[in-house]
Amino acid sequence: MSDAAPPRHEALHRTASPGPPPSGPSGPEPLPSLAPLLAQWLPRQRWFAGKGSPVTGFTLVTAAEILPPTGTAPGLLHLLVRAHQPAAGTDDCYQLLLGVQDLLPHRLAPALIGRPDDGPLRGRAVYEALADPRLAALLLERLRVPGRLGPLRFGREPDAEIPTGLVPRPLDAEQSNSSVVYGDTYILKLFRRVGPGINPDLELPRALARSGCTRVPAPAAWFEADAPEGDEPMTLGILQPYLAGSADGWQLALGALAVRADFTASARALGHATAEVHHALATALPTTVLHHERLRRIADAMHRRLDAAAEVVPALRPYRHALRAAYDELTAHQAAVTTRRAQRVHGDLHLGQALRTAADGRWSLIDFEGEPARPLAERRRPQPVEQDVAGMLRSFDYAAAVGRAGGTWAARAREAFREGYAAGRPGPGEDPWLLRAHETDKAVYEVVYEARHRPDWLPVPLAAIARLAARADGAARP
Ligand SMILES: Nc1ncnc2c1ncn2[C@@H]1O[C@H](COP(=O)(O)OP(=O)(O)O)[C@@H](O)[C@H]1O
Ligand SMILES: O=P(O)(O)O[C@H]1O[C@H](CO)[C@@H](O[C@H]2O[C@H](CO)[C@@H](O)[C@H](O)[C@H]2O)[C@H](O)[C@H]1O
Repeated sequence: MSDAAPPRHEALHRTASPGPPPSGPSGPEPLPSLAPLLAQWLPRQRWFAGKGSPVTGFTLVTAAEILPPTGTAPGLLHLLVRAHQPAAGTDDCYQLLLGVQDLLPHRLAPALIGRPDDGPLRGRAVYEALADPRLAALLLERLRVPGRLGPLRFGREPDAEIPTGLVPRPLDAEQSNSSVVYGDTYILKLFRRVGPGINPDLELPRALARSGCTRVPAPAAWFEADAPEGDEPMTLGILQPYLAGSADGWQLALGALAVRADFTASARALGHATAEVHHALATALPTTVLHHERLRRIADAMHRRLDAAAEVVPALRPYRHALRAAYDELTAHQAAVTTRRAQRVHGDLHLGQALRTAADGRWSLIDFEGEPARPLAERRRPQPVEQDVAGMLRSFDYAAAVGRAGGTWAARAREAFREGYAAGRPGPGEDPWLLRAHETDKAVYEVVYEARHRPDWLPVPLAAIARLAARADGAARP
């Protein structure tokens, strides 16, 4: 496969470089024949971040075609498109991988996006390429070869062994992105909403792997796109070893709850693994002093997130005043807190982000993207480690609530996790003020997350909010 191969599909010829400025439905439209189909299809995708406001138009950002080596079959169309949602004030950029065929085999029918009414693809079936094993295999083949393809750049670790012929299988999971498993050997994660700057899900695992930390699957290959207007490249996909036979911490905790089995040993081991990852991150990447000004900014941001959340979920409003105390305590106790350092953290740590392999019972952490709703610059900033510890502690509370276990189970699991963490990273231990502020901040985030995605689950974080607020009312101690 040659580098910088020109796209073959006529639909792409005009628009292979950064597109024109955003346009509405009546403005210039680089993919006129596809746009109406995409406007219907995109909002139905689990990974589409702009649900609730209509897509009025698209601008093509980049286009490329990954061709088969023989050139006899159609290639995989790779598009980055900006979806205009004026009602939401957003123009987010999405990664699309499309196949085009005249006659779509029956097994690919669920992947159909539609058949354009006009234009160069008129009457042809346009479909989600990841569902087509031939096209998914083409993507893996392309990842094996470092180099350029138009606006795309492919990179790989020189020592990584990526065999040919691995059979692809799209992952059938509720995901913020899309993943394909290749022969139970590798998993390729394709980011859907993308922007300029390296994604921490590539940056951190790569730094960890290079520092010798084995708690995180090491990226073997990746690809990115040039961003328009001199911005940093956009990370598009990461290939990493697939931990076959593993189960995530959420499944394991609920499984243990269902049969009333002990989970403290697992929670302790998970705490230890988290501490190891934190230690490796602090060694591999820069840390900063958690000085007074930084602490004030952290507290201010928490106040702002609380205000924004209370706008979205009115049930939060009665607790707002009491919750603020947790954030104010941070600055009130700054003399103690500012002896700490901030470092790179996972950023969205919960039980679902921890995988335990059946063979050796070892925990690994995955998905270092951080909370996708936060701006990339913020996700890449050093933070107190208490952010991650708080995330996992909240997760034990969730598991207890969903598994109908009551507070004692959660308290024991939380305690065990903290013991394991302390054993894995000897030192001053977690700061109680930071921990409480971060736990409150996380519960506020979860209230909004559940209100938007799983309203039936809203009582879970709301119960935590009520408890955290009562603690703040009752005493100034965390
Ligand atoms: N290295 C891996 N080995 C095995 N399974 C994995 C691996 N990475 C991810 N998974 C599975 O894929 C799911 C989605 O991965 P994740 O990185 O969390 O994607 P997203 O950010 O889209 O939610 C995980 O919940 C896990 O079940
Ligand atoms: O999809 P992501 O892994 O990026 O995370 C989002 O979805 C999570 C739910 O899948 C959500 O986590 C919340 O629910 C979990 C149980 O399903 C629980 O273990 C977590 O503690 C709780 O925060 C996460 O917040 C959200 O960012």
